[in-house]
Amino acid sequence: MSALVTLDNLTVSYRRHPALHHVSGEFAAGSLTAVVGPNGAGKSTLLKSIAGLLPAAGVMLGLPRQQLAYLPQQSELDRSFPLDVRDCVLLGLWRRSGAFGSATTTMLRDVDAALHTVGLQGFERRPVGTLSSGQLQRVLFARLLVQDAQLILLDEPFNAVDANTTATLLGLVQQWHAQGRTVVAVLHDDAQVHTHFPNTLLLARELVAWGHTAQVLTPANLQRARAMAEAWDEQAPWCEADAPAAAPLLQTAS
Ligand SMILES: Nc1ncnc2c1ncn2[C@@H]1O[C@H](COP(=O)(O)OP(=O)(O)OP(=O)(O)O)[C@@H](O)[C@H]1O
Repeated sequence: MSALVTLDNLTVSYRRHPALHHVSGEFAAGSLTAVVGPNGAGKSTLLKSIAGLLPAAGVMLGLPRQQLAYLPQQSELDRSFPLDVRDCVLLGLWRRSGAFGSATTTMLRDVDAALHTVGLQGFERRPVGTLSSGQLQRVLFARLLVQDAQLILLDEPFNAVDANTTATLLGLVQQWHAQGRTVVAVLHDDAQVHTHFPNTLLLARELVAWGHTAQVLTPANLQRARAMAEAWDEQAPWCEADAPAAAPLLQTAS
């Protein structure tokens, strides 16, 4: 299968300390991959780099960026924004409506169909700030549904979500995979990864293993990832690959 996303010696640093260090490999078109690793392993940094939110020179996309959808961790979302559920899902249609375009009847029908799919019919006019975590995650998946992207990046999509909602959302992930879309999800539940994700990328700032899930999530690899994470030293020398300081908080190098 051809590569949809290629990582070529990807190094991303904050204050010159690498959060990702010399990571190389490929996400094949149509693949379904879990990204796992200890806290602070660089998983969110990897997704943000692929999404183009960090200036990462080592990421090559085999599709236009408009074909990419990114779901951040809920903790990164501003829920106080005055938006109702229907308008929140409508944002997923910006490619069809344009930044300031108005919604057509067809678009509103698609939005309501997506809300029905995630079990939230009747919630159209609810302010998003009043939703539970699980309900908000269903709304955000409805937005992904209407966005209709070929590459879908999910950062801890089932965090703080109950078993029932997780099953519904996992069903959508399986559906996207069956449709030939490429899905990459940061997850912490190894059993869930074993059951639902054919491929896994195990990170501990550096790449520990990447391939078929059963061959990646071995006790030896997991132990190695833990040891690498524990060995991390905030005072370690700067990575020689880092670019000279250009911005105070965030730099990247390949
Ligand atoms: N904006 C930032 N400024 C400085 N350091 C950062 C920033 N974002 C992340 N880091 C650091 O980069 C490292 C990797 O963070 P990242 O969030 O990518 O890890 P993660 O694997 O997603 O962690 P978790 O499982 O806890 O969500 C951590 O040491 C973190 O403290």
